[in-house]
Amino acid sequence: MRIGVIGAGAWGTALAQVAAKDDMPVTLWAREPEVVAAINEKQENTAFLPEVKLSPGIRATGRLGELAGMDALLVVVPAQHVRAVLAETPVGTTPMVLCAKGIEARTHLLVGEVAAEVHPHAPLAVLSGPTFAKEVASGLPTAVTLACEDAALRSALAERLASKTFRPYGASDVIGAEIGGAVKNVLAIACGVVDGAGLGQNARAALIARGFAEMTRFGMARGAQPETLSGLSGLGDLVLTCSSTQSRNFSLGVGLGQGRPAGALLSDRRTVAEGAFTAPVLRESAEVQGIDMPVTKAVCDLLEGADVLRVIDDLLARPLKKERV
Ligand SMILES: NC(=O)c1ccc[n+]([C@@H]2O[C@H](COP(=O)([O-])OP(=O)(O)OC[C@H]3O[C@@H](n4cnc5c(N)ncnc54)[C@H](O)[C@@H]3O)[C@@H](O)[C@H]2O)c1
Ligand SMILES: O=P(O)(O)OC[C@H](O)CO
Repeated sequence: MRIGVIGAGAWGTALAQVAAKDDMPVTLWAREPEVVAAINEKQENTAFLPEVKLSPGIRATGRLGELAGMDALLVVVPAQHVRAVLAETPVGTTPMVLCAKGIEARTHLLVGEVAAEVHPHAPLAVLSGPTFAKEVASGLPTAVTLACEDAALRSALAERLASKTFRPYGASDVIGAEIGGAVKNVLAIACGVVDGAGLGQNARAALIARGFAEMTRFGMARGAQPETLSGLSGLGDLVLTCSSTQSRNFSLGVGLGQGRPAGALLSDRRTVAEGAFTAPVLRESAEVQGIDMPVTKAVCDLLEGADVLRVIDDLLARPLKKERV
């Protein structure tokens, strides 16, 4: 199975490394000419995944046209750019594996729904889970959800990507796998705020549990299966991203919790913190459907410049309620 990877940020590069096991050939599209040059000349993505020696099987290109004729395409550009990049990519009926985590602004569509609009004849799968790119690219053990309605395609993709240290678990619930990855980024920002504001470990654990309830409410309303949400792509990734400054979303939250303005924190970075883009869309989407998402709303308030202590006070001052999803 010839694999093409669309997007050479940290995660696209790490997935190219996974697909290039045993030095199998992989074509990796990068937007930046300097990234193409660094990968082809130094076997390193110095901009987005420094200090990882890449497999000689990986060849970078700046031309999307070179992805024509692949057997599967991994789509790893940030969620807000998926539509534009896919519109320029020769896909046809080639299966696409969606690996970005987010919801498109304006349309409220998940990445898979965007991909289906742009290339309606391509079969779709979703790869998601607790996966810091650097650990994956360095060969540390990792497990992911690989969701696809077509069982034969799911097995073929899992076999192609699996290795001693990369273990895909199959699922058919594509929507559930996507929602877990998108929502956990927003909740990771909230957990970073708890850390940055010095609110303690009890508060962080409470936020993970109540955040998971929020993810479950939203996911069930969109047709996700509860077991997907409590699996690797939901709870698994939530726990990872809510616990480590390796997470860009968590780090953004730490800055917000320290009272630093969102604009400055976001303009300082070349890498993507998807939760900052997903949060307002998630809030809108939840409001339209009448789903209570107080943590998501609090993250939106902070991103819009609200005072951190006031936002925390407001969250804690809500009426007491039953513990349920
Ligand atoms: N980094 C991780 O550990 C990790 C793990 C799992 C999933 N993801 C997800 O993968 C997706 C990609 O994240 P990443 O970490 O690889 O990116 P990154 O933060 O390392 O790099 C930013 C990427 O955005 C691209 N970009 C910037 N502007 C663009 C534009 N206008 N059009 C197209 N592309 C543009 C850059 O070329 C670069 O590839 C995100 O949805 C992220 O949530 C990341
Ligand atoms: O660095 P983050 O917050 O984008 O998280 C990266 C991955 O999604 C972790 O699974």
